[in-house]
Amino acid sequence: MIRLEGVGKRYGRGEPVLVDVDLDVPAGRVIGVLGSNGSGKSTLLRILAALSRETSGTVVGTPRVGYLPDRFPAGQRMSARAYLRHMARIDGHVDLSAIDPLLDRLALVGGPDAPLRTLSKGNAQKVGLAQAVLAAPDLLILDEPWSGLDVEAHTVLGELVAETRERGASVVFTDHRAAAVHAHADDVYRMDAGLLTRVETAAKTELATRIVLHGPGGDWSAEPGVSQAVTDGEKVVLTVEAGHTDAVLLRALNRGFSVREVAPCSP
Ligand SMILES: Nc1ncnc2c1ncn2[C@@H]1O[C@H](COP(=O)(O)OP(=O)(O)OP(=O)(O)O)[C@@H](O)[C@H]1O
Repeated sequence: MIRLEGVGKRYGRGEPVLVDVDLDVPAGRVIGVLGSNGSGKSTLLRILAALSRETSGTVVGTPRVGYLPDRFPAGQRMSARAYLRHMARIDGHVDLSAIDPLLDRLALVGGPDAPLRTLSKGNAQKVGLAQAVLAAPDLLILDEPWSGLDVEAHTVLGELVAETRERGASVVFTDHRAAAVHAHADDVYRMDAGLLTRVETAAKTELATRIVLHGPGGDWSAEPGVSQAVTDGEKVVLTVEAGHTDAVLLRALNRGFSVREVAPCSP
């Protein structure tokens, strides 16, 4: 999909912000990048989105990108719907009839007619998220997407990430909370003062999820990411490997199950 090889970045004559970064983003994979403020995460994402140019090293691949910046610029007078239609026409790939249902799903306060400049930070971010996913990009890049969103939108965001992976596209997102990154990412990296290192997946296997479903039963043991499945009539209890929770929940909901419980557990 896209690969960074020995990428370095400095702004002007300043100190290096990225140092010799190697990152492979395969198709159908969700990559989470942890790191503290100022460590270089947003710079890394802007280079992946081709919005900033590396100072050294190589970027291989030019996927079609959907990008949610850390601060969505929402000063405009136009409505959320008008903005998204405008951006969709520029992009050329967007099904315009998908705009209102997505804003509805994200529970945009004020609805599609809300002028952008009246929106709160979280609601503006929902519009930015909608813009990023509407074009069904090959690579969805999300800068701190969970921050500022309400709990209901957190669930929808998790579903959107899972849906993106399910259709074979990739996601790269940042967050400063380890639990959030481990819960949603297949591969976890840490950015520290411009150095990107892979976080061992051993830590990840400690974070399985127990999901209790109610619905039409069936055999869940062969589902991707499901390490254990116990069916008792209409009750199904799953142990799901970290990084697969959203995809399994999405499949369950699509198959008519209701979700009764989601909790961390040992694998
Ligand atoms: N356009 C720019 N010009 C000059 N310096 C910049 C620019 N953008 C970022 N920097 C600097 O690069 C460093 C890394 O910034 P970056 O935004 O990539 O970090 P971050 O990890 O995303 O931080 P945060 O979590 O606070 O958003 C910071 O020291 C920042 O001041």
